[in-house]
Amino acid sequence: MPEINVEEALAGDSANVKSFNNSIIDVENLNLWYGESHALNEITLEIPEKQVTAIIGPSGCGKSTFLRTLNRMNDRIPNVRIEGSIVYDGINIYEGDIDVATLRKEVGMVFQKPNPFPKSIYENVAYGPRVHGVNDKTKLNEVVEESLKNAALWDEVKDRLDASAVDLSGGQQQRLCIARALAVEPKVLLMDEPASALDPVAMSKIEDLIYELKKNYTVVIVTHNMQEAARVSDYTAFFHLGELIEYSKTKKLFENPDKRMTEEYITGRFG
Ligand SMILES: Nc1ncnc2c1ncn2[C@@H]1O[C@H](COP(=O)(O)OP(=O)(O)OP(=O)(O)O)[C@@H](O)[C@H]1O
Repeated sequence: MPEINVEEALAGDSANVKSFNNSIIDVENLNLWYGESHALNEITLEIPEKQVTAIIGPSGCGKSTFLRTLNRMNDRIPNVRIEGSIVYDGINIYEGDIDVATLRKEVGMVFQKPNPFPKSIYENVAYGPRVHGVNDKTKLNEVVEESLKNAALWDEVKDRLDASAVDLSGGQQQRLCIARALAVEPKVLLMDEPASALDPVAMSKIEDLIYELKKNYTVVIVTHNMQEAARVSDYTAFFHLGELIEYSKTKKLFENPDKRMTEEYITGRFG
């Protein structure tokens, strides 16, 4: 296995990413341990605003762990220790008194398996705004309609908003979960393999949707599927064994990677 040198991986080519004028999240020297196990090692990268950034890498390399650090979802896991900084909107989210509920409102998350509440379609989307104090019925109706439209689901459900969310197809449930995340007006959407549990048609709808979402939102997506990363993302970060090996424009990373390890991974020689 070639030796990993992150400095080298990120140096030397203009298509490699060092910093953005428009970064919305700046991660610096991030380390994460589960007990004694060092799962993320000195990760430094910037996430550009209103772009899609894909995180790829073999199973267990830390993709989901990294994604969860961006809105402090790892807080819920016992024995996690984090060092380094993640600056969102000018504030280090690991320092001082951060209101985690507000952070997660702005940096929302969509999981691999659609997880709608066992409630109506309407209630699923209205839930978040209600929690954040929106009670006016007209306003809630507007938010529900707008969010379902933005998640490309409105036309399929507008005549049955009172129907149970769990009776929707898997792909519709996932778009409902995206609508639910959008309803609280996030700036960033974290997506952990959002299409991997879906059939190819539903997957393609989610991919089209991600492309639309970046007009208004920043998207960070974890995926096992390299074709998907190549189709939907502007930038791609390749992780291996908890290290960031290469971070570039997606086209560059897939067509002309700097690191041999990246090339071996994207050509299917390991992983
Ligand atoms: N809650 C946890 N407690 C202890 N170790 C964990 C926990 N979650 C993940 N790990 C370990 O951290 C490492 C990174 O896991 P993570 O799930 O982030 O990888 P991944 O790249 O997302 O993997 P996959 O593609 O299989 O989902 C792995 O070694 C994993 O076993």
